[in-house]
Order: sequence, then structure tokens, then C-alpha cells
Amino acid sequence: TTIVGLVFQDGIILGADTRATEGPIVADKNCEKIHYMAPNIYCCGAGTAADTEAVTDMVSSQLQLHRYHTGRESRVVTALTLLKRHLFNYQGHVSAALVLGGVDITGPHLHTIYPHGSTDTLPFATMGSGSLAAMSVFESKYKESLSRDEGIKIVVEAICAGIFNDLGSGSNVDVCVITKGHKEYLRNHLQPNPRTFVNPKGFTFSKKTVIESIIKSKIVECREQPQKHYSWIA
Ligand SMILES: C#CCCCC(=O)N[C@@H](Cc1ccccc1)C(=O)N[C@@H](CC(C)C)B(O)O
Repeated sequence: TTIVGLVFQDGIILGADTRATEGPIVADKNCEKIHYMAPNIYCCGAGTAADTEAVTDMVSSQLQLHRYHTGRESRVVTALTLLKRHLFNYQGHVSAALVLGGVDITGPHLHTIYPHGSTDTLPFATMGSGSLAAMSVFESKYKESLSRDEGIKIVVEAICAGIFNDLGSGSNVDVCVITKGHKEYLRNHLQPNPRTFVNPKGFTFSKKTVIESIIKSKIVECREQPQKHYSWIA
């Protein structure tokens, strides 16, 4: 996985690749790693798919109940605290490495949460097996007060760095832009690995190549009786 987040002039932008693996096998070529937490909060997940899905779903539900109770929009720090307490309680056995981002009444917020429950507050962040490739892009291109388009461009470049350099990452780029009172979830914003056209009629090789390969092959009849060699055949 390659997941990223950055703070730009109007809020937060999150990004993720869409590959799920099981060892050397690609289990899912287009899975979703940017999870809804609240109308103004989203969370990218890396690690065990089941754990990232379950922990974000659980906290999303807790936030909704809390919104009913308070009658107010959820704060990013509330999601952060609920997530880190749960992960710390399980001492790292819940393998969820998260990039949490959102905009609330106190402004834009971006955090990382590690499986053991430690958290960081950052202007830009990357997680997952492709995080080093992605961080190389951020360290060389990030600056304060990026515009929406500049921010999206850097997020896409960072995710693509993971897609093309990390075997644990691949396929497409999902993006989520969160500003005050508005969010855009751009599913498959970029598809840099299209499946090449497969001919429904099957492959067509030129007759020349097929005939040549037949002519070149030499089939020799086995004159001796097979029994002579395989005495154990009854
Ligand atoms: C679909 C499906 C099966 C997914 C299995 C599954 O969790 N794969 C993991 C890698 C892993 C982890 C622990 C045990 C085995 C395999 C995976 O692809 N994680 C990616 C993120 C999740 C959300 C898709 B990424 O971090 O690479």
C-alpha cells in the first residue's frame, strides 16, 4: 500500500493506491483504502485489510452516535483519540497504519496513527509499503499554501511513485479533497495501468509463424515396444 495526506491552503488532500496483496498474489486490483469517518473526516488505511476496514468502520459509527448526542460536527481530534486508544489497547495486534485527515471548526488536521497507537500531527504524511517512495516526492515538492490543483498533482505523483516502485502498491489512484463544508471523493481519479485490449476472438498469430513452428518440429515414432523398458507394466 501507498497512502498519503497533505495540508493545502483550503484544507486536506488524501491519496491512496488500490492494490491488495496476499504474498506475491494481487488479491484485489481495485480496492478502496480511503474510508469515510464523518462528512468532514476521511481516513486512509494500510496493513491488514480486515483490520483497517473494521477499525475505521467502528470509529465512524462511534462518531455518528457522538454527533447525535452533541448535535455538532465531528472533530478530527475525536477520531484520532478513539482510533489511538483502540489500537494501543490491542498492543499492536490490530495491524492498521492510518493517515487521518479532515477539516472541522478548529481548521484542517492531518495525523498518522501507527498500529501500536502512537500518533503524529503533520503537514504531510505517507504510510504503507510504498511510503518511502511517496515521501521522496513530498520531501522534494511539498511546500506550504499549495493550491487545490498543485496539491492534487503532488498527491498523485506521490501515489504513482508507490504504484510504480513498490510491489505492494499498484493499479489506480484514489483522491479525497476535504475543505470547510465541502469534500470530494475522487474514486479512480487516475488509472495509470489500464488493462490492454484483449481480443474477444482470442489471439491471432500470423500463419507464417505457426506453419514455420510446425515444419521445424520433428516427431520420431518409438519403434521399440514400451513394455521392454517398463517391466513393471503388467
Ligand atoms: C482482498 C483481500 C485480502 C487482503 C489481505 C491483506 O490484508 N493484504 C494486505 C497485506 C497483508 C497484510 C497482512 C497479512 C497478509 C497480507 C494488503 O494488501 N494491505 C494493503 C492495504 C489493505 C487495506 C488492502 B497495503 O498495506 O499493502
